[in-house]
Amino acid sequence: MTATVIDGKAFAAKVREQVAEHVARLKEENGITPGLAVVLVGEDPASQVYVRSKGKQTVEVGMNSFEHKLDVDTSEEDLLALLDELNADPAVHGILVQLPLPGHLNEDLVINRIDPAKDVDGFHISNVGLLGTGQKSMVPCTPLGCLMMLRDHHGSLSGLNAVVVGRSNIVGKPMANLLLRDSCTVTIAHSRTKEIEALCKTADIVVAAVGRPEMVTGDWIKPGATVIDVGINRIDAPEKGEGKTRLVGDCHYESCAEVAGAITPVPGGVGPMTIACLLANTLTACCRANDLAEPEGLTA
Ligand SMILES: NC(=O)C1=CN([C@@H]2O[C@H](COP(=O)(O)OP(=O)(O)OC[C@H]3O[C@@H](n4cnc5c(N)ncnc54)[C@H](OP(=O)(O)O)[C@@H]3O)[C@@H](O)[C@H]2O)C=CC1
Ligand SMILES: Nc1nc(=O)c2c([nH]1)NC[C@@H]1CN(c3ccc(C(=O)N[C@@H](CCC(=O)O)C(=O)O)cc3)C=[N+]21
Repeated sequence: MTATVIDGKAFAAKVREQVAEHVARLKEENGITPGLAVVLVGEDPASQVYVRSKGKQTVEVGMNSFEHKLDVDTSEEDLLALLDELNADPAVHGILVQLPLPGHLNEDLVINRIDPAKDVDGFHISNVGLLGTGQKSMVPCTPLGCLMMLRDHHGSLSGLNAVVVGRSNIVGKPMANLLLRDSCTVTIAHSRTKEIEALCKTADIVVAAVGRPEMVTGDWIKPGATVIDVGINRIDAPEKGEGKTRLVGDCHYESCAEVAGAITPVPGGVGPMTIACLLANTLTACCRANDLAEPEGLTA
């Protein structure tokens, strides 16, 4: 069997198109332009790349993009003061603080300072609690993107066995919650899980969010299962020349694709969907803030 490739790049382009149409209507009918503020502390090159591409795509769908680049040694007080300003700014509907933060800043404190209604990452404890209890919330972008692709591929997810590998607050846990809400039977695996291979082999859906290059191999996968590879790992690629690198996921693509029914590639899978969902969440936050109808099909 050779797996169907789930094209996250194309899917994300469609999501952005829907967002752009809705944004154009908001402007025309209500005179409102959604705005997204992205806060980057420090100069981590990988983060700079993401922030740049987020800013570019935000403008492309017709929204306002506000970028705040702060020194790596910015104090917690100054960062919190900026968040208070953004919380109070009616032109800002979404706020994202790029993670990870430098070590001297308390991530929980910073994230929980964001107005939950503007928390387009869905990381604020209020949003986590709302999602966990099945109430309307802001849903974390990466799991939301994975869910959209899974729903599109399977139709209903009801009764499917899902194994989520990884239990982080930003991917694994919210992913498990969303799958549970769609009536999957969900197991969360992590670094202490016993016989993880055999466990994954029972799954109709495997979501890998581990941060270990190519850890999940074809022999972990049940024939016909769907593999969602969240991992983004840059590894050395001497075959491309000295000092060159390439991106790989947490799944070994070739061996998994031989067994799986469907698989997301890296790059071009979950990553582009994450950014598209960030734009969708900003639009949703803007509609909620203005008591307007929310976009259909762009929330969980
Ligand atoms: N495509 C996208 O848009 C995004 C991609 N990512 C990528 O996804 C991956 C995961 O990110 P994130 O969730 O933030 O990572 P974290 O490092 O926060 O969490 C990794 C999880 O994987 C588990 N784990 C680590 N090693 C093993 C192992 N050998 N076997 C089983 N489980 C293991 C850890 O277990 P334990 O808890 O026991 O330590 C932990 O729960 C990374 O590659 C990251 O770059 C992240 C965000 C967005
Ligand atoms: N508050 C916060 N929210 C985040 O959502 C967040 C974050 N912090 N910190 C870092 C991680 C990582 N992340 C990615 C987004 C897009 C791609 C993406 O588009 N990747 C392209 C490839 C990009 C490349 O070539 O480097 C792809 O997979 O095709 C990857 C990773 C969001 N994150």
